[in-house]
Amino acid sequence: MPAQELRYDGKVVVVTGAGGGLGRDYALFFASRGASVVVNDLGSSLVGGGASHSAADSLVEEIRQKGGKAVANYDSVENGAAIVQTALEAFGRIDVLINNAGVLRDKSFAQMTDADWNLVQAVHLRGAFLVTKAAWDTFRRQKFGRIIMTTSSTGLYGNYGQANYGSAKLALVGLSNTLAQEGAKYNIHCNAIAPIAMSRMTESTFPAEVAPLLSPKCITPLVAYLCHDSCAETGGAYELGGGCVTKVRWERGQGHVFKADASFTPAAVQAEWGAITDFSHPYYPKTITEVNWMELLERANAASAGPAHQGAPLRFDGKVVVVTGAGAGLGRAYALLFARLGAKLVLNDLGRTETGRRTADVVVEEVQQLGAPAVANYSSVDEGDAVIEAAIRAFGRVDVIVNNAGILRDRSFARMTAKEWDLVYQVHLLGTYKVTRAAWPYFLKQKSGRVINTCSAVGLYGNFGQANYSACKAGILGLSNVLALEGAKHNIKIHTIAPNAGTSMTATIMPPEVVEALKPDYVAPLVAYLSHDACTTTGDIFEVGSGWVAQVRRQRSAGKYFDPRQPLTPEAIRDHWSEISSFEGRPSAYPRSGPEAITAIVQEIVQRLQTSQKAGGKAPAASQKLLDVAAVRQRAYPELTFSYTERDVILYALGIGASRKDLHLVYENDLNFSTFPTFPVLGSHQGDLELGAFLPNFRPMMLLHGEQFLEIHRPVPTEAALTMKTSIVDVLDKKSGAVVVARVTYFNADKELVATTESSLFVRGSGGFSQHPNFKAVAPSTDRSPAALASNDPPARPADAVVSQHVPENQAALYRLNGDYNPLHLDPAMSSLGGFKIPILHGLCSYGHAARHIMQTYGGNQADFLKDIKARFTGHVFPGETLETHMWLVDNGCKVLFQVRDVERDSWVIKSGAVTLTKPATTAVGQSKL
Ligand SMILES: CCCCCCC[C@@H](O)CC(=O)SCCNC(=O)CCNC(=O)[C@H](O)C(C)(C)COP(=O)(O)OP(=O)(O)OC[C@H]1O[C@@H](n2cnc3c(N)ncnc32)[C@H](O)[C@@H]1OP(=O)(O)O
Repeated sequence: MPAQELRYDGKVVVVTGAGGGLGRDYALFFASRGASVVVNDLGSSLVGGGASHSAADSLVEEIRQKGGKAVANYDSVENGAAIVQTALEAFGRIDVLINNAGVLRDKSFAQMTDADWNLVQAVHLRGAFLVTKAAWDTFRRQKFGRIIMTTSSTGLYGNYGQANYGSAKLALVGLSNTLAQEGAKYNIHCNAIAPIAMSRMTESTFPAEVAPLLSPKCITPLVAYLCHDSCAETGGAYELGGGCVTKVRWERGQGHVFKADASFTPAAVQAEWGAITDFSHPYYPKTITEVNWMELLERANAASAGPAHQGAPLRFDGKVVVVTGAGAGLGRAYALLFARLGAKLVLNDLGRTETGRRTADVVVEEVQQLGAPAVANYSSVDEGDAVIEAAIRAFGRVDVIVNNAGILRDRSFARMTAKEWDLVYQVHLLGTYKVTRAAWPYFLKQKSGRVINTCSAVGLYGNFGQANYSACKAGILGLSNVLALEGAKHNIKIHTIAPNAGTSMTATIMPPEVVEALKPDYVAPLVAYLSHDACTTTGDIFEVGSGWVAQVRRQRSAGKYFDPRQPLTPEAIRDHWSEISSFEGRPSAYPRSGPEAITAIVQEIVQRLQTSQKAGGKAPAASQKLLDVAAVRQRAYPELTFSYTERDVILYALGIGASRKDLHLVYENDLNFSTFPTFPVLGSHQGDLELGAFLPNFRPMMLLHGEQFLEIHRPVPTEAALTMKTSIVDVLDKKSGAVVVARVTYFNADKELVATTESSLFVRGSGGFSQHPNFKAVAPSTDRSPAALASNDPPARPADAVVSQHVPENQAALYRLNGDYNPLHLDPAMSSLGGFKIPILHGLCSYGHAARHIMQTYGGNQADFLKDIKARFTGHVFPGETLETHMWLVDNGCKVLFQVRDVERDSWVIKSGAVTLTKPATTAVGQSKL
């Protein structure tokens, strides 16, 4: 045993969701270092259905066989007490709790159902609360406890389609912050990790060459170190994966202090926007106590209103604003300000005054006295539909929502009841979700919407006695992060504020003079500005109060990059701790979304690997999957029918750059209307080659079209139902990738051969399979068309003819409608995972462009002029670039050799191109532009 090895002898570790992925690795690791482990796994599928005990049982068996101690538990985390009970019964104690269990119900917010929301919240957030709560007393009694909360980049920064998950995941960070503060004096530490790992949840997302490096084994060492007695870290949040370990924290600008009087208006906020969002003198708050509100108020009283503040008021005429919790405090201040600025108001509150009047009615009256139309709504915010319905009934629309309703049920975590937890969740987090979800379809329809969500400094930094509130407030921010991304393209903007104001809610915890000083009126101008069309940003968070407004953002340290090809250990984490947790000396990152956050780390990992390989390092290990090439060549694929109509023929022509001037390709009534000869290549999108079934490390985003050969045996009809026969001719190991060659033959109704295609698919990251010790070497297939194999080097002379054509930005979006819906060509998140800065053009789209250039130069646009065509894709093309086809007529006019250049990046994107003509062409010389 190395002298300094971190051990866990005598410790009892509970891992929830330990049946696979990360949880499994944690369990195996802790058991291997002496701990007794409770392997909790419900056995449900990723989306939460079904149950089988086998995952937990077989892991327990594996641990025992290796000499470790483990027991299984099959309870849902929603039954947290039973999980902890298993530890106490089996081993008499619990020392470490790793909250890892999770489910996904990814949906766009527009499609998200309450069931999707509730399930994800119940498992991730309420589940973690319940298990932690059950362990807390034991931790306190024994004055030792280590807790890990599993957050995610989606929680920290947001991600499309994950409003439920992002919100629950950030709520766990809020909870972690409070538990770290409450646990400090009992030696209970709580930290949050955002892992980037290959797991059931993520395996479809990462590029193949990186995938083997994103092993849980790169996550476990940090978790192990954070859970060790010797580690003092608590209240931290880490992003890590593939050997990279970084820390995140809040960064706040100095902000701006406004004059605390009527000159503090939304227009004044607009005028000082630069100062509010300036981070040049940042501060790094850790607790809520680090702002001196009274001093700020003194500064606000002493400040002067600049001339820029006198600008025209920002009005809300015709806009319908919904304010929840509008019966008093902040909500009332917002209502009065919006009323003065011309809005129509829906004022929601379920409270009553001491005399029994509805508080919403009282404020509605006040607002009406200011001349603004207003209606009251008394629904609880967890009936969000009713709140929004009130707006639609009264005014026919909704433009702005200010989610402000809130309650407190403060209690130390030791004494907090599930009821107190649930109540705070219901009003703050569920209420914010329900009201926003109900308004979302209206926002989408009218292509505009503004949401102001209310977080709190407690949600950002945690606070003693507010585990429920800090979690839910952080969860609201997590929801905002996702909605800001999803709403952006629909002109729906979401901001979050962390206000400090003296209200009836805070009156219980603040001295009266402070409550008086922190007027809600000093928060309202920010809210109104963020709700106005003049505010063009989205997804930001601001601390506000006492006339002071400052933006807050999440900062990620440069972190430490360990070599992911070497085993990472907790000892290495310990030994590099200062580097991991330090923000000094190296540039930090400020990701604005989860995909951006992950991509930056993955790209850095890839870059470092490439650099180390150039310097003679070892390449990442190839997959150990054994590939039987002979068997793959024998694979039987079903016969398919490739049916198409004239409409498909026209769409294809438009997809490869034909215009209205090419009537013979785009107009079915043209006398010469014909199918462009390369059209049959589309048939290959009909079937599924099931590459994942036999290729090692197959990841769809890493597949690139390598080569395309097509032979035309008889004219291609303008509409037909062709029978397609598919086979795999060869699989070649190119080390950096595998090349799969697929052949498709097309037959007409008379069983005559119409066309043959041979497509080479270059699958990056799947190479190296021939190194497998049991690989059976096979000679390259002899069953290839010679024209498909020819290397087609052009003569040394300059090209005989050159045609260039600009490819419009929308070309890939149009081309995909021909049947290749690969997201690599449209979805920025996917293409970035494939390693491209923006989505790339389909190889077959460039191919079609080149074929058109050749046809029009040498073929006189006669459909029967092309016998066969072959091309190799040597570089990617971004839509919006210019393709330049260089052509050489050879073989006495019977063949055109060609290459295609990407003009903007001056690179050859197609090489080895050749077209065999059915009859000799005469030399055409010159340059033309389409
Ligand atoms: C059934 C049909 C279904 C069709 C589905 C199609 C799905 C589509 O949605 C996908 C697309 O359209 S992707 C867009 C078009 N394609 C591209 O952009 C790829 C561009 N090419 C590249 O990036 C590199 O050349 C690259 C990455 C391909 C190779 O680069 P490197 O790894 O640097 O390779 P290199 O070192 O140059 O060569 C290594 C060995 O590989 C062979 N090779 C190179 N390029 C090839 C290519 N394009 N096709 C086939 N083989 C290729 C080399 O000859 C070399 O082999 P050997 O070692 O035997 O000499």
